[in-house]
Amino acid sequence: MSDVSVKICGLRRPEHVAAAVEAGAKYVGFVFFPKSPRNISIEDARALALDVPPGVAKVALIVNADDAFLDALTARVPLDMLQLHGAETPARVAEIKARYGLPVMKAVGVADADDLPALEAYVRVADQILVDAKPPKNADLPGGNGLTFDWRLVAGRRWPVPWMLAGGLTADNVREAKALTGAQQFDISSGVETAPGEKDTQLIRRFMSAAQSA
Ligand SMILES: O=C(O)c1ccccc1NCC(=O)[C@H](O)[C@H](O)COP(=O)(O)O
Repeated sequence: MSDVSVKICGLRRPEHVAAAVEAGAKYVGFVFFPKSPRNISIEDARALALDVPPGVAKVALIVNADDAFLDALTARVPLDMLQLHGAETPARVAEIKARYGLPVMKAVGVADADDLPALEAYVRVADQILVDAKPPKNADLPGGNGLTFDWRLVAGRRWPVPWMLAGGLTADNVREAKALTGAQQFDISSGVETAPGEKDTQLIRRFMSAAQSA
């Protein structure tokens, strides 16, 4: 039995949710960001979420969302976690956690050592941290860019809350990522796609197998 947990993010079709669940993903992610090729409507996410079995966490990825959107989202989609992937402050993270009563995972972008202190404020308020590659300055998306960062920056790091490694992971590099960082949780989106927003069942299975044997 593997000690690794995987989140497959940016799912939009039932066959890809099923492939992720069948292959052993512990988290499935739905992206609510209109500019993203992975964007999904609240009603489509509801339909997918209703078919996810217990034991697999349904995660909504949101970017600087306001309460009106979050009220609508949480009223319709049965969620297990909110992933905050924008410029939410620690105070906003705490506010969202209190208002919706759901565990919150805060994504923090890392490009160099100067980005690491920001993590410390978030581990005090979030339930989990997603350590992701920082997007390039002119990127359209704050995440899901298929870019890695220098994993040595977080080698052997421990925080008081569980953390997930993200950014440019693939079936071919997850073993090295685990060996270098000691991460036990991995989040992937582009690496299981054939084109932006187009998930692929075989790539999902291949990544799950590589992560579980890493
Ligand atoms: O995936 C998106 O389109 C997206 C849009 C807005 C904010 C975040 C987004 N994605 C984040 C992720 O899917 C992952 O958590 C992470 O960034 C890793 O993505 P990838 O490098 O593509 O594996």
